[in-house]
Amino acid sequence: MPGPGSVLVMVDRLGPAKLAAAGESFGISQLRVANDSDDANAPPALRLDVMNGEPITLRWEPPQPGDTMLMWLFPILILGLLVFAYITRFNLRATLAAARKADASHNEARRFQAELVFQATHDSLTGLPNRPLLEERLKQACLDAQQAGGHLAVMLIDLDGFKPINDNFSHYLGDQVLVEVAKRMLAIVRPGDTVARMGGDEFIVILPGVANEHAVSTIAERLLADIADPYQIDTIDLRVTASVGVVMSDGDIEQPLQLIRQADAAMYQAKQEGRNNASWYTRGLSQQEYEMTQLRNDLQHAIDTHALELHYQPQVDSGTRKVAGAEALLRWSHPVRGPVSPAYFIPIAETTGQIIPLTLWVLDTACRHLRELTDAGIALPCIAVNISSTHLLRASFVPTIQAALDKHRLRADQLELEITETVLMDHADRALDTLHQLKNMGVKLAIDDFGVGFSSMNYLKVLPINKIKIDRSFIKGIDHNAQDAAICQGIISMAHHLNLRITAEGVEREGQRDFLVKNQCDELQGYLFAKPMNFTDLCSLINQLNPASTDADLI
Ligand SMILES: Nc1nc2c(ncn2[C@@H]2O[C@H](COP(=O)(O)O[C@H]3[C@@H](O)[C@H](n4cnc5c(=O)[nH]c(N)nc54)O[C@@H]3COP(=O)(O)O)[C@@H](O)[C@H]2O)c(=O)[nH]1
Repeated sequence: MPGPGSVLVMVDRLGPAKLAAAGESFGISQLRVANDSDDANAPPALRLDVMNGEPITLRWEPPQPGDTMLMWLFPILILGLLVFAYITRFNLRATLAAARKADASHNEARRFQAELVFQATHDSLTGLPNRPLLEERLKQACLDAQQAGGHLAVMLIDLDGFKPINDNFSHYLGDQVLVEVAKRMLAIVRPGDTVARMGGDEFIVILPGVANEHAVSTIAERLLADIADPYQIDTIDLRVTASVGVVMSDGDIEQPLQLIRQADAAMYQAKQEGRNNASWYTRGLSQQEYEMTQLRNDLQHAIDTHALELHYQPQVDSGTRKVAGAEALLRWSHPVRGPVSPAYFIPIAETTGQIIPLTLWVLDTACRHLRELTDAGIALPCIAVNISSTHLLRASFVPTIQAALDKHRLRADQLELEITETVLMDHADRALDTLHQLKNMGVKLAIDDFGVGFSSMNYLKVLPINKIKIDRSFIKGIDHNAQDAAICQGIISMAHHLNLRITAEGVEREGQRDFLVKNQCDELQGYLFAKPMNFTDLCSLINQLNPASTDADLI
C-alpha cells in the first residue's frame, strides 16, 4: 500500500477448528460460531456485528466449578467403583460360602449330636435300644396303659446254648448270631413295640397296647420258632434256642422295672422246664424262683461293687503238721440276708455266666495274697482256687492263668487249680487239652470232691493231675464205718500207685485224723484244723505253724 508506512494485512479463514484452537489458547473451551438456531442471547456468547452482513454469534462452554477436579477424579472414581464392586462381590461370595459352610457345620453338629444320643441309648452291636432307653420306654408304656386303660406285655428272652458258641467258635461268630437274633425279633414285632438288648444273650421285648394273652402267646411262639431256625454264619451252621419269660400288666405297677424282674423269674422257670419254651409269670410263681432272680441281681451288684470276700482254709501236711497249702473260698455277706453260702450262689453264677468275673476276681485276689505272704517271708507253698467247668473250657483260660501268675510274680507251682470230676467226664477231650497246657506250665491240678461223681478209674490214667481230694462224704464215717474206711483206704492206695498226692476233705474228728495219718493220706483239710478264715487270720496261723521260711525260692 503506498505511503510512509505500510500495513500488512493477512487474511485467514476463521473456520471451526481455528476458532476452537484460538479459544483453547485463552482458556475458552469449545469456542464456536453459533448456529442460527442457537439462542443468540444465551450466555456465554459474543455477538460480532459484521459490515454488510449478518452478525455472527460466538459461543463457548463456560467452565463449571469442579470441572477440572471432576476430570481428575472421574477415572479414580470409576476405578474406586470397580474396586468396590470387586470387593463387594468377593465379600458377598465369601459371606455366602461362609453361610453355606456354617449351615453345613451346623448340620454336621446336629448329626454328631444325634449320633451321640443314639450311641448312648443303643447297643453298639445290634443297634437295639439299650437298658436305659428300655427302662424309659417301659415307664412310658406303663403310663400309657394306665391312661388308656389297656395292657402291655414284657418278655425276657435268654438264648439257650449261646455260651458254647462263644467258647467253642469265636466271639465274632457269637456276635453275628446276636445280630441275626435281633433282626429276627424285629421282623416279628409291630412298629410301636420295643426290642432291646439287656447285655450278653439277653433281650427284652415290650409290647404296648397289646390286645390279650392270646396275642402275646402268639408272638412268644413266633419268637421261639424264628430264633430256633438254623443260622448260617461264614459257612458254619449254628443253632440256638431261647427261653422266654412273659408277664402282662395293666401298667398299674409302682415300679415298672419290677416287670423285668417278673419276666426274668418266668424266664428262669422256662429254663428249668427244659428250655426252648415260654413261661408266664404268675403270682403263683414260686417265691423261691423269684428270690433266686433277686439273688442273681444282688450277686451282680456284689461283683460290681467288690462286696465279696475271700477266705482260706488251710491244708495240713499229715507228716509235718505244717500248712502245705490253703484253699480259697468265696464269702458273700448279703446286705439283707446276711452270709449266703457259695454252695447256693456258685451254681446260680454258673448258669448266668457270672462265674467268669467271680473266678477272675478270686484268682487275682488269691495270687495277690500269696505274693504278700511270700514278700513277708511267711511260708505258704501253694494256694488252691476252685475252677468251674464253664471257665476251664474257655479258650482264654490258659492265658488268663498265665497273666495272673505274671502279674503277681508267682511260680506256676505255687498255684493249684481244683476241678470237679464232672467237668472231666462231660468234656473230657477239650478239658484234657487245657489241663495238659496247664501241667506243662507247671500249674498244679487237683480233682475235687473225688468219688461223688460218676468216677471212671480209666480217666485217672490219662489226666495230667497231681492230686486227688477225697470227698468229705467218704471221710465222714472212716473212724466207725468199715465200708467208708475200706473205700478210703482203696482211694489212698490207688492214688499213691498212680503217683498222685491225696487230700482228705472234711476232717472234723481226731479219730478221722488218726485213721488218715495211719493210712498215709498226704494232706488233711477240715474243721479239726481250721475253718475257712480271712487273710489276716491265715497269716497268723501260718506264722504259728510254719516257722519263717529260709527257702529263698519262696521269696
Ligand atoms: N467255683 C468256685 N467254687 C467255690 C468257690 N468258693 C467256694 N466254692 C464252692 O462252694 C462250695 C461250698 O463252699 P464252702 O461253703 O466254702 O464250703 C467249703 C468248706 O467250708 C467246707 N468244709 C471244709 N471243711 C469242712 C468240714 O470239716 N466240715 C464241713 N461240714 N465242711 C467243711 O467244704 C467246702 C470246701 O469244699 P471243696 O471246695 O469241695 O474242697 C464248695 O463246693 C466250694 O468248692 C469259688 O471261689 N469258686
